[in-house]
Amino acid sequence: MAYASPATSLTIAPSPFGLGAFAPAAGIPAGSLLCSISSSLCMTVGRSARTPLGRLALAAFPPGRGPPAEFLLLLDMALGRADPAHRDHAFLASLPAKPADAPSWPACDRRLLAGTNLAAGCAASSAALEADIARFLPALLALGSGKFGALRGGKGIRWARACYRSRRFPASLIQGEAGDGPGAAGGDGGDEKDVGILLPFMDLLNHRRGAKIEWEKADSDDGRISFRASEDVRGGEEVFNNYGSKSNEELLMCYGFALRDNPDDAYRLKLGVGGGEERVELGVFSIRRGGVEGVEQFPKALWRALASLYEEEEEEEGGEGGAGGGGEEGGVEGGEGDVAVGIEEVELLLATLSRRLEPFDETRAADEICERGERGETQREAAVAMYRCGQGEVLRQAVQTLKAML
Ligand SMILES: C[S@@+](CC[C@H](N)C(=O)[O-])C[C@H]1O[C@@H](n2cnc3c(N)ncnc32)[C@H](O)[C@@H]1O
Repeated sequence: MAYASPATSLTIAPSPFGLGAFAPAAGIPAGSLLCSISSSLCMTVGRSARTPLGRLALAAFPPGRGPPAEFLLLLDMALGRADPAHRDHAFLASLPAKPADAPSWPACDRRLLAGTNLAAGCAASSAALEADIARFLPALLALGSGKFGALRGGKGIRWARACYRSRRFPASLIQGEAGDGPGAAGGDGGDEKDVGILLPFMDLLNHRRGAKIEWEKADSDDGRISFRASEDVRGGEEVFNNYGSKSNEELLMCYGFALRDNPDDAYRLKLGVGGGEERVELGVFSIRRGGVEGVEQFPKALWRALASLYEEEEEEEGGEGGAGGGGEEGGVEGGEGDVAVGIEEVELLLATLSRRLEPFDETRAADEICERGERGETQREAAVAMYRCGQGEVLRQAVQTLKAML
């Protein structure tokens, strides 16, 4: 492997999850270096911004109105996959032609998500990318005088985004790519601190929740990024990465798979008041599984947002009592100050979450059968059922907790 120096001679071979990395027959003791790569061989936004296409993309639009940082990397990836002379062609050409993330699923599979938050997330993510393609690609093609023809139609950019989302690592693994102030990662718009980097070879490791592996940052501009095993791996076993504590919604969105009974599951509650043009969004709040150590089921920001509704009403009504004549108050402790929780907030949240639970209760029995894969379900059907079961479970637990608070 030209890219990395696998200190422990990992073997790349088919695994149940596409390709994966496997330990040598002698096994790998905890503390061993698994693999490392020179940061000069990674794909980053900064590097993509310095290619002829990147320079053109940045120069073609007025300051502040050019492509977001991530889009520069996607353009570079799409062009590099098509061009054998591109520095990263070997890596890009080795990536899956059909990435597994849910936004890339064909319409027949996307229909499995109907009515879920993930369906809305996929639609929003695809719409945002299509808007960037429509806004920036025609000008780049016109200015490139035929040099960037491989980008025509945007198919390569859609492929690049899917691969990027399922394989990116934090830019902070490389010095100078993140955390060095505005513009460090190149690009014109967008939130650069969220922009990732690609690590050829290192991205072949699949995910196991709780896998113990350490990522070591490059200690200089051209230093090496390394992965070190923090637990023993037996001979011939698959070596796993740990993609982080992600809910099934996040896993499906970026990687296209889900975990059964995922302890990191969450329900994304988009909360707003009023309708039509009057609607005011209060925010999106993550409701977590109950009973998981160290995890708050309801974030304090949610209680604060709910309380703000009643505070406004109280002010309008001239103060004391508030909506529903006031009520007893409990407290949600910890963090930056306790949040006083009133009966009104609990009742409102209970009514909202009970409504959100109904569709998951209706399909509960079918989802549980499908999740177990007992009827020959496809992997995607089973993964969506795991996601739906998790959404229902989180909501059911939340409803129980709220009822107990009344
Ligand atoms: C970073 S890549 C890992 C390498 C990939 N298996 C390949 O063949 O190129 C992430 C992708 O691997 C697959 N994958 C990784 N971990 C998985 C898991 N625990 N269950 C199912 N699929 C997994 C998913 O398709 C995911 O989008």
